[in-house]
Amino acid sequence: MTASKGLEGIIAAQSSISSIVGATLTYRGYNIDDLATNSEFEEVVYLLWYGKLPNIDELTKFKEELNSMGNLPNEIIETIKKFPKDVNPMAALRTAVSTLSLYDPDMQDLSDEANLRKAKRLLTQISTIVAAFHRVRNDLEPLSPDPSLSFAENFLYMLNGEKPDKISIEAFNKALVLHADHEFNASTFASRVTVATLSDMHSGIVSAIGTLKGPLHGGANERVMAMLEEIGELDRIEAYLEEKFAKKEKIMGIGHRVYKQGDPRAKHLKEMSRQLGELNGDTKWYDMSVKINEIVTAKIGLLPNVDFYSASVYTYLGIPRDLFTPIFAISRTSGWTAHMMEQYRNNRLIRPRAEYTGPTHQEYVPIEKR
Ligand SMILES: CC(=O)SCCNC(=O)CCNC(=O)[C@H](O)C(C)(C)COP(=O)(O)OP(=O)(O)OC[C@H]1O[C@@H](n2cnc3c(N)ncnc32)[C@H](O)[C@@H]1OP(=O)(O)O
Ligand SMILES: O=C([O-])CC(=O)C(=O)O
Repeated sequence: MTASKGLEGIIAAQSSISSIVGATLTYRGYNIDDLATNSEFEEVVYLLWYGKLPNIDELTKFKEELNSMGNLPNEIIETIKKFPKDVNPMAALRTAVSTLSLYDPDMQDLSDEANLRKAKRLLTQISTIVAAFHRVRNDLEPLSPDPSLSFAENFLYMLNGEKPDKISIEAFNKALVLHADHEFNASTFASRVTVATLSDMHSGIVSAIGTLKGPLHGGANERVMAMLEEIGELDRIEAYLEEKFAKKEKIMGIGHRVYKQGDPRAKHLKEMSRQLGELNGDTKWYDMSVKINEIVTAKIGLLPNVDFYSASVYTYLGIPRDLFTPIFAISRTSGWTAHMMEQYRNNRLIRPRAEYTGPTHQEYVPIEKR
């Protein structure tokens, strides 16, 4: 038995949710470029969960249903109010979702119907939790979702306390679509491993949030912004990168385990960053990102991933840096739940083997003689 480090290249299971071929990403066979250009996030969630695009009636009903599910039990609001205000929002989200499971009426029911109800609640409640935590840490009262708003609008409304403008809604909606699913990425795989033991979906989401949080995965988007802020000015980029290359340190938001010809989501985020920068009257973060991208790609041949340009996009939307990964989690909850439902429907315990490299045939020495 020979191990593949990081399970690289291993096909771990079959899935009909999303696919990566070369630099093409599809959700249920639909190209991400078409979905990002044309779809509302709710349409994409429907696609991931039901396996087909909704018609107008189905989408209207689905949106009404989602809109009725985003309120949090009072106990969760009270729990969030007890969190230290300076805690990492991903840690707050992980803890809040774990607590949420204690109040979910379907928690122990693993039937397909109950799992779909939980998926709907989880998606909408996670959005409410992220916004609520942000308001509470700023001494503001958390807001409930407004049933007349779309998913993207609602998050921005619950975060800022005012209805967002059209451009922000469109940009945020597109970012949600682009982050919704991504085959067997680490957090999705973690959620599938969890429920493959026939544990519940909330436990799967807690595993996934903990996994997404790391800087080699979803946590990279916050690090990209930290890097841009640390560099500060366009003319300091070369010196900064020279030092990084010399120390052999990784540049966040660059490289990918699967995409070697480029991440198809990055071009959309790059264009969004350019447009939002121009609308804001300050393209500094976009210009810096492009320059870093060009120098790094020329030097080490690696291309930006989804996290690279999303950093400046979220900053232009006025979103604080430490909410970038929680926003990734909000969107990815649609994919995590789709994958967990797929796992339950055709389950087998996920239990690989290890290639043992430790000592063998050790002679046991009684403790008093060691
Ligand atoms: C949503 C997402 O999760 S997208 C990924 C988000 N993560 C990041 O942006 C973090 C930065 N990137 C990375 O760490 C990596 O590219 C990963 C983890 C994403 C995937 O990489 P892996 O397939 O594991 O490649 P690995 O880390 O083994 O790198 C292969 C080589 O490329 C180099 N490399 C990979 N990424 C980078 C980078 N961002 N900057 C500099 N060098 C890099 C490695 O140092 C390594 O070089 P070596 O062969 O000389 O040792
Ligand atoms: O697929 C991966 O390894 C990481 C990624 O891009 C994602 O989760 O969107």
